[in-house]
Amino acid sequence: MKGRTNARRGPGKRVAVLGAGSWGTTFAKILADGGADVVLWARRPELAREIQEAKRNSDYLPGVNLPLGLRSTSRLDLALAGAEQVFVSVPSQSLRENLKVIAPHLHAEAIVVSLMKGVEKGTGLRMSEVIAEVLTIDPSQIAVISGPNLALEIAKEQPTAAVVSSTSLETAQAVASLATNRYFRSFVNTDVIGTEFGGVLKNLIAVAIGIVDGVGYGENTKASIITRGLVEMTDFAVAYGAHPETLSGLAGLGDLIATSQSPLSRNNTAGRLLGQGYHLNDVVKQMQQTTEGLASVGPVLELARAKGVEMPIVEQVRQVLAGTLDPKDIAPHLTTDDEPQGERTLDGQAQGGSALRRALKRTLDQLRHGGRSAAGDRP
Ligand SMILES: NC(=O)C1=CN([C@@H]2O[C@H](COP(=O)(O)OP(=O)(O)OC[C@H]3O[C@@H](n4cnc5c(N)ncnc54)[C@H](O)[C@@H]3O)[C@@H](O)[C@H]2O)C=CC1
Ligand SMILES: O=C(CO)COP(=O)(O)O
Repeated sequence: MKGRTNARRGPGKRVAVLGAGSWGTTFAKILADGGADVVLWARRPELAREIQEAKRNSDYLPGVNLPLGLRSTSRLDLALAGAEQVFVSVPSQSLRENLKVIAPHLHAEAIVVSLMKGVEKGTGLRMSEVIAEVLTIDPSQIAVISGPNLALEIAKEQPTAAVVSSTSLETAQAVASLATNRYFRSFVNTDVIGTEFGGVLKNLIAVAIGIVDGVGYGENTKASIITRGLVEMTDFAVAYGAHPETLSGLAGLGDLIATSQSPLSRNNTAGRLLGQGYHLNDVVKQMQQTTEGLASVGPVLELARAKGVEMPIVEQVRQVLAGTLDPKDIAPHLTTDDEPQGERTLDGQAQGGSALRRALKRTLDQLRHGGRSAAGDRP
């Protein structure tokens, strides 16, 4: 299904959003409020009917009025007919099976955009990689969107930014121009690896923050875990080819702050319940919505091991989930470490040793690029 990207811009462009959970529905609203002609696919016919007729999704977005022009259907073929951009927002572990059903209805030149923040269990693939593998489309037809994007806040039209990433800047810009309105601003970059991994990894740190919150620890513990967590995120993503700047942008630090602070975050909430002593099985039962971090811990640690990246916080999250670590013992470092460690990332992997040296290099790069980082979030 190879084809050129369609970079035509402007209002009225026909797009589809697949998955009518909290993020899919919110994103459909973002696009419709930006002027696109949006059809939202819901698995359940009764949900599609509620969105189509009452302009409400009361299960996922209580109290939110959806745009009058937003249409919804439970028929994939109708949702995809004529769609030039297709935004996918289903649980990461269900993406592959969903794509197989989507494929026959997809326009050959359609741009496919992942809104998801997980990696596939078993393969360790990022969502854009699963899309490329199953749909066999050109990477220039694939984009991902990430950032500090708690759905309910955006559905209430609170001003927010995100980053659209594609190996093709033209594609990223075409998507960003549709995913922009008075309360939502999309920036662009071409660092798909960093943008996607930022979204995956911050979920794991948000679970850790939730755990210490549930235990009753205060701001020092949380700030230490956020800061050291960002080092783990950066080391990991850079080892897989990401630009470090991306991890200090919206898709990294930005999303980490939002998700770690907010009770709206499902990852943070799941962590808090674990910290309060609930068993993982009960937490999973209680979470009505997708909690990607719980499924990503295993594959992320496998990927980290493959590159020799140390992730002490993520490792401790795994142990708490497995019931082998008491939540009150979780810390911004492995408590089994005897020797004092330097506050630095892995030499060579994070392009240049210490955190200070990287910060200096970043500042110099920004000066060289006229105040803007080459790989950072661009409007
Ligand atoms: N909710 C949020 O604030 C944000 C979520 N995301 C990401 O968006 C993705 C989707 O998350 P949400 O919309 O929040 O989840 P959700 O749990 O609210 O909704 C998931 C939707 O996918 C549908 N679905 C389709 N196939 C499915 C299957 N085989 N199994 C289960 N559900 C299936 C469900 O019916 C449901 O409508 C996740 O990767 C999440 O990390 C990203 C940014 C913000
Ligand atoms: O990705 C998100 C905010 O950017 C949503 O986080 P949760 O999946 O933890 O709710």
